[in-house]
Amino acid sequence: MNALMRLFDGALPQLVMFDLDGTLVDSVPDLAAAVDHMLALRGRPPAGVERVRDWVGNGALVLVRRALAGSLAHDGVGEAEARAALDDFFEAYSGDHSATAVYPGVMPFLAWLRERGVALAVITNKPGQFVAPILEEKGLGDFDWIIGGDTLPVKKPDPAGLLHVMRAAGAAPDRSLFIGDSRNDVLAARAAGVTVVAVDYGYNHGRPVAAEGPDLLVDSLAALI
Ligand SMILES: O=C(O)COP(=O)(O)O
Ligand SMILES: [Mg+2]
Repeated sequence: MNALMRLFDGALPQLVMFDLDGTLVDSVPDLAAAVDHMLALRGRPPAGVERVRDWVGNGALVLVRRALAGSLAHDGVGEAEARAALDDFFEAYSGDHSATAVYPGVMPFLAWLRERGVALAVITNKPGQFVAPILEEKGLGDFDWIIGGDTLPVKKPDPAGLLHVMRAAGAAPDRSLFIGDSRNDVLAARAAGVTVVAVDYGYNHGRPVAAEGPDLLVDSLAALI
């Protein structure tokens, strides 16, 4: 029996829901390029990949606010300034996802689940307009549900996206799995009452995701099968 089925008493889950950034794809190089473009338009120095990595995970507006503040804390950034910066960020980010890479282990894991008829969803805080194009460009295949950061009125750590998909799939919490890379993913899964696996290679604001208490931590999705 593999690690995935061990989480479900030897059975297959009915529904597997995935985070996107830091879990399925390493998107930070393109996100950082768009952030740095937005900063350059304001005569500001680049933030760079390492800092942007720690700022991803709460959606694009918070990412841009953190970049303007130069820190995780962004209370001092004004609303109008942030909205204008978000427009510039969106324009830069829409054009190019060429540096975004699928993590090793993702393709075989998705293929394995699809062969067995497991329902699949992506639930990300990334704005919805970018999600389907990136899934398609990177050859990640069809997902039964895609929830972006602006699809519903709330985003992760709120469990609404997970609950919405579970209802649509007719999947009970004890037959559903969420896989993510950050605190928001673990919190959303816990609030939805579903098992949560964390990947240790993603983004968690500079902290090890193991500290967030997932049910299982893996270094590749291939380790689950
Ligand atoms: O855009 C973000 O904040 C990242 O989103 P995700 O990790 O929920 O995919
Ligand atoms: Mg993530």
